[in-house]
Amino acid sequence: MAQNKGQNNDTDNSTAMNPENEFRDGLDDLATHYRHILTLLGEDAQREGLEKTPMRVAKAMQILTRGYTQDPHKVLTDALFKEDYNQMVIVKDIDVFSLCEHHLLPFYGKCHVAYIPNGYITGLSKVARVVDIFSHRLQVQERLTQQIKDCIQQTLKPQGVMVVIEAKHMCMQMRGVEKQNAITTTSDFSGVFNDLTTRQEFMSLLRGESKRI
Ligand SMILES: Nc1nc2c(ncn2[C@@H]2O[C@H](COP(=O)(O)OP(=O)(O)OP(=O)(O)O)[C@@H](O)[C@H]2O)c(=O)[nH]1
Ligand SMILES: [Zn+2]
Repeated sequence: MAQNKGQNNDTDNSTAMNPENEFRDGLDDLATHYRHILTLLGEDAQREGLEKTPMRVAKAMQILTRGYTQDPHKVLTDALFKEDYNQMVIVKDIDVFSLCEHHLLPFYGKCHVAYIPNGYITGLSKVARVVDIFSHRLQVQERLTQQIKDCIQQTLKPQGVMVVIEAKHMCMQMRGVEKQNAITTTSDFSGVFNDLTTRQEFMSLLRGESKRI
């Protein structure tokens, strides 16, 4: 992949997909590079246990970065429903798995999204799909939070959106500072969530005991 895809890049790159299967062009090249990496790490890339590893890793990395070929705006616009509901909609505890762009190690946790509609609602699963698309790109948690918020605000045009992500970063757990319990919380909001009372309503609903459902 020649282009820099680290920043906002919501273009639908589906033409880059290999029509034969679910993987993108460049898979064989990726596997070749991983074979080289195994050798550089001091392994015998030819030994039986590692023989298929380069291709497995290449496929895994294409899956973990599949968000580059998906259009989150389209996901939302495909399921817009006219509805006269003007209260808060919250989708909370959405699982997030992403890769930090500094170390290519996972960060993982929960994403909570709230919005107040403005004539239209979207399918609940679509909110989780938007989270999924942006998290399947190389990220920093702050940008991930902001991109989810911006996408929902620009596409659904609600009265406001708020996104909170709580995550653990494996680059802080497995290496480096080696802190196992540090949790990073990021948030971003727009529109009516500029009002402190609205944010407080969201935060108090987040703390609600949905575990009983
Ligand atoms: N703000 C932010 N920082 C992140 C995120 N993921 C990883 N990092 C941090 O990115 C920083 C990169 O710092 P560098 O000093 O360039 O890299 P490093 O020498 O590997 O840093 P250490 O992790 O402290 O060993 C580290 O402090 C990571 O904890 C993220 O999502 N947001
Ligand atoms: Zn990292």
